[in-house]
Amino acid sequence: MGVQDESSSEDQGLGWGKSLPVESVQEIVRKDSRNIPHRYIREDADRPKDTDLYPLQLEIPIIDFSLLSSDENEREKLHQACKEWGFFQITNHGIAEDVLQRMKAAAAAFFELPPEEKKMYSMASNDLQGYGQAYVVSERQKLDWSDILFLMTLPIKDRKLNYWPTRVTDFMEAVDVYSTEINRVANELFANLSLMMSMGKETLQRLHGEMKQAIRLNYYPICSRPELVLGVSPHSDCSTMSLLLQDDEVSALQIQHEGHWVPIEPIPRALVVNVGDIFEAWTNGMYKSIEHRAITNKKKARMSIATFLLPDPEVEIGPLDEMVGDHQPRKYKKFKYLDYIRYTLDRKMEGKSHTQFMKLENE
Ligand SMILES: O=C(O)CCC(=O)C(=O)O
Ligand SMILES: [Fe+2]
Repeated sequence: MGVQDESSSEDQGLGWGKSLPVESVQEIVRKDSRNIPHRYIREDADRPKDTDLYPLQLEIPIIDFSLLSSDENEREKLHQACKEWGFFQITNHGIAEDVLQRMKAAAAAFFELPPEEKKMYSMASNDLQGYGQAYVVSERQKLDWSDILFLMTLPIKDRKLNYWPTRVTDFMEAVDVYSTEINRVANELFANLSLMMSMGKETLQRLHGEMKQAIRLNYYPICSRPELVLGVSPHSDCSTMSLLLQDDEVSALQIQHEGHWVPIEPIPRALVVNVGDIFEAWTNGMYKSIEHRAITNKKKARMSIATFLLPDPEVEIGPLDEMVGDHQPRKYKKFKYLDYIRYTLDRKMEGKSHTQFMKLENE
């Protein structure tokens, strides 16, 4: 681990955005498990309702990662999953069970720390990394029923170690090994998708410039009235691609599909992968980032671990030449990733409304 230069680590992330401080939901529940402050109670239309679920039981595609390098059909399935769903699960990704368990244990150990210790890692008023909440921009907006720890993990020079919980033995090693493995899996997915888009294997990876990786540990406490709140508001990810390690037992993640919410049932050890906004822009909308949300429940707290693959902030994003033609008019602008991330982080999450930034005026 390189010693960080204080001044440059101060600058990293500064200027990306910030979020207003809010009370920890875990603490609210610990003090009084029946208390649901007004700021968490959604307007009626936004509450999670069974009637908004897809009328049939649907399952997002499941990709056998181990077949991708040898099986054209599996690659085609991956391509179709990105086109039709924007979400899929991968099995046989080769990340050892021990690596997944270690990562989950490190996340759990962090949220189990006493409140005053967790507060040592609180987001600063001008930063996004650390313990707190994201996308809180006004005192009036509704809040998510969750606490998060957000950290830049790769490249190593982007880490702000003051937010890394040294109180949790093994935290850094667990995140290190897990992040390296996720990076391998993500690059393999990018390589296969590059091939499916008739481009050189390295193309999608190269388009990131110096690829960045961030991790978001989400902790959703139990809620005495889950029908009134949301664990995480509907949003799409402003990444190129995201990989999520979910709880093996608690079902909570839901995605938009054909105007309805489809629950994603956990498959033990599988990763849930989704297309991010930037991938949508690169492909001129052939792949779409999909709105998703998480609900809560009365019985069991849930954790999830999201990894975001991000381009270098200075990289220019826009539809790839291969994706634009006489029959495929350009739908997205050219923009600098930094401008997009700033725009996104300056507003509350509201479905895909922030993606308007990427679109050409007439779209
Ligand atoms: O907890 C989940 O299932 C979803 C988390 C998520 O969407 C995110 O962290 O961006
Ligand atoms: Fe997300």
